[in-house]
Amino acid sequence: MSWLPPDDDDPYEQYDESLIRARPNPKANRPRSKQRPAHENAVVGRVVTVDRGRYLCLVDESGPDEREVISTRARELRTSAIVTGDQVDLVGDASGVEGSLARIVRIHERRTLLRRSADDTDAVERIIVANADQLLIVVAAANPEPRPRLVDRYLVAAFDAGIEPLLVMTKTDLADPAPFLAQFRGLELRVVTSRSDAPPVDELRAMLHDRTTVAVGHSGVGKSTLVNALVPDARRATGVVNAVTGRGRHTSSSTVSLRLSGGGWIIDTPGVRSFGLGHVDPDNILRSFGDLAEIGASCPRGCTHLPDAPDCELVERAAAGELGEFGAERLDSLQRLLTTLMTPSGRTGADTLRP
Ligand SMILES: Nc1nc2c(ncn2[C@@H]2O[C@H](COP(=O)(O)OP(=O)(O)OP(=O)(O)O)[C@@H](O)[C@H]2O)c(=O)[nH]1
Ligand SMILES: [Zn+2]
Repeated sequence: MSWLPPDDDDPYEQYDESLIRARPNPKANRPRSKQRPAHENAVVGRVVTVDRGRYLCLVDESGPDEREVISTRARELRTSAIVTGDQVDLVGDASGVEGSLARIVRIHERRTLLRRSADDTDAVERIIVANADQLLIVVAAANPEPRPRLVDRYLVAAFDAGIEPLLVMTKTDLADPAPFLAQFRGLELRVVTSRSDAPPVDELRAMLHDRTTVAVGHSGVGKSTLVNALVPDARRATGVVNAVTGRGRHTSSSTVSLRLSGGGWIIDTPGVRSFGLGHVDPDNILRSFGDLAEIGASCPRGCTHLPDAPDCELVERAAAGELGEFGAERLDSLQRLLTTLMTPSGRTGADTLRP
């Protein structure tokens, strides 16, 4: 396969990094250059897969000229993360014919950004997926045993990303999901139960219809089983990765986009091995605990909500048994996350989510 050399008369090539400044809002971190070439003939694509500096983009999605276009990125974007789910402007050969190579010259403003850090000690964020609408959190009723604090972490990540969480509990043939799920009753959290001999395909398809959903889950929870039930031709769909790598596997790719037949996307994250929250603003942790956030809002200013916090509404109400059946556990989970993320010595990363 021949990659096109950079365009010598491309005005972009003359730009250097000093012309690019980061925007202060981290949720919209698209770099801006002061002078931007118009690239009027650019076409818009959705980044479907990223692999070693090559981007597979879907152009004219669902239109008459829909095509997969392999792209590189313009030089001035070399320090910007371009991730699965990004909407990008493409120039160069965007025909999608074999051997062609387009070039990404712009990243559109992102609606949402799912991020992680390597672990809780690491404030450096890595973007996993852009523009997702939903986070599909997969946990098993048993084997492996569900851990409420892992779910809390996923919920913090979803809140931080600005995307809606959706909890799917698999393997309900092995254990009753009700006791575990009861802990999350106080949250505005949609919950679906599943078992592989009767997967809730219709219910989930309706929730996923026309939306972009990122699936996350600890290894062995049955995420692949579920995704395969939703996208029966998933095997074929992952073939798009092979088109980029030219190899028969996608080990280096951390995300895979799968298309739902009725419209919508599932983005699987098999390569995401950890889900550190080191980049998350501790103030956002309480906000992700929807059942506790309102009460915590009437705490004294600067309240840490930790067991020794003076006049903490949450601590006092929990002690008085006023936070409901699972109030103490919920507060404990909140406090553990706050402790891990706020105190440098507590940032051991031991609680890091490793799907
Ligand atoms: N009993 C039972 N077993 C299930 C169910 N769903 C999946 N399994 C089994 O659980 C095991 C793990 O399922 P996978 O779908 O591979 O799990 P995964 O989450 O994709 O795991 P990784 O591939 O490691 O990421 C397999 O042996 C499945 O057959 C279920 O609802 N009930
Ligand atoms: Zn408090």
